[in-house]
Amino acid sequence: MDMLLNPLNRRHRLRCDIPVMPGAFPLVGHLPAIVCDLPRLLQRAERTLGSHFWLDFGPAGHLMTCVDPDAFSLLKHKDVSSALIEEIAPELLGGTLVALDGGAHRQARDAIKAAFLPKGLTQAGIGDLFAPVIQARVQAWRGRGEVTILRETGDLMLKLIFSLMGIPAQDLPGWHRKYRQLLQLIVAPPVDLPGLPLRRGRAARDWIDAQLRQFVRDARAHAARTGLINDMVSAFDRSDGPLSDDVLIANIRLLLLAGHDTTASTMAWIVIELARQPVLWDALVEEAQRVGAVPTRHADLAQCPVAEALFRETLRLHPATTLLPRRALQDLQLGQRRIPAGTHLCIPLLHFSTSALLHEAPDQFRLARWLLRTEPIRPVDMLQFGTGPHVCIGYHLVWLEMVQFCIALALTMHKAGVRPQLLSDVEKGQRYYPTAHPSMKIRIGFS
Ligand code: HEM
Repeated sequence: MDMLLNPLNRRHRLRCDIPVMPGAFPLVGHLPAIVCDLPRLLQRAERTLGSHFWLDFGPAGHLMTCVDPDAFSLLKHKDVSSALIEEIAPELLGGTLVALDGGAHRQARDAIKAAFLPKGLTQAGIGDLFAPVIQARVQAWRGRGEVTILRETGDLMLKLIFSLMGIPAQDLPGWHRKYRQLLQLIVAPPVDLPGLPLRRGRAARDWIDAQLRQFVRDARAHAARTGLINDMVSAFDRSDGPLSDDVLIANIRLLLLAGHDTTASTMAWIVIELARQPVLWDALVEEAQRVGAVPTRHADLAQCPVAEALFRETLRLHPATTLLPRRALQDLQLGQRRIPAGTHLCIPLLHFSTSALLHEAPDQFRLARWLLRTEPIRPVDMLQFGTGPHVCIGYHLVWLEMVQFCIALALTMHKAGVRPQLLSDVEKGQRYYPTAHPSMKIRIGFS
């Protein structure tokens, strides 16, 4: 099937001397191809237009996209702003640190980040909290013999992120419902009428914020709530200068959002890769048997190099965050081009993650890339988490939960004498934006 581009839009145009990719539709621009076929769209644009081109993101307007690896370092550039993210998704991301710059960003981030570093995660006992939840879920998969994988990993990740927040188990169904309604804000048309996604999404956001506000009050009153919220509240309260509770609430909500779809997608891809490459499964089972139990502390992760390599290589080939929007605050030099101040930029992480300029045999799944390396992980090796001031806060948490998951899966299934089997066509139904994920329909058997 050819790409979802508008055959009536073939004219080659320039904006600020940079070519515009043909094929945009009215209102939605290139979004259909960005959502369904981003790798091919980027390749075609590079082949036909060169390293710099405009893509049309429909309601979010045109973003100048650069596939030259130099564009990655824009994420560290002092004259590049993240405020565009708030303009693209005001209802969901307004006031959160992902959309802040400079001092305001640093202050909000400093108040959160310690809880997500290995020490903070270990002190809060996050590994011990997660291990039984993950084990119970893979045990249930074993019992059922067959699962729709993305639905399952989505559910599991929601449970983990809620337990991280200290949300009591009996409240989970209500949260689940509100969270799904909140997600409608990502695609809601700007029409605020009863029953429509925007009205429902806003109501869900207000409900979630009210609950989070209560958690914050409880934490301040030293109520016996576990989870990271206590640590975050006390770090916020200790921070220099005024940080309002609204900022705190918006950022706790951000954690719910940022830590869910991305990890669910990565976990689903790990299972798919294990199912379609028996040698990977064999290597993982061997490691799981050697370690014998699901690790719970960061210090233990070094015992699981195969699981770690599996997580890194899966994310390299299937990065969950594919594109990052930014705005140039000053004129910038990018490769051979001068980019005027005010330009909206798109940094295509997906392209770099699978670029031959950065990786040998980039399309091949190779655990050896990670197992045989002697040097430490560099920013470019974890570019799927961004870089610079906004680099993902959840990196160590993801690493921990993915390794825990791999080991739990291998131990449980091997004990039962079964292995994952792919029951669907992986190539169909993949999505690349706003978060990338495999098809919702992919089924995995355990036999
Ligand atoms: C595989 C899983 C994940 C991937 C691929 C991922 C990717 C990213 C990327 C690319 C960014 C940079 C955004 C930018 O520069 O505009 C980011 C930021 C962020 N991530 Fe993650 N993420 C993942 C999981 C998580 C988890 C589990 C959490 C927390 C529970 C989390 C929390 C955040 C936060 C709070 C930010 C904003 C940081 C800031 O703006 O300073 N992420 N993530």
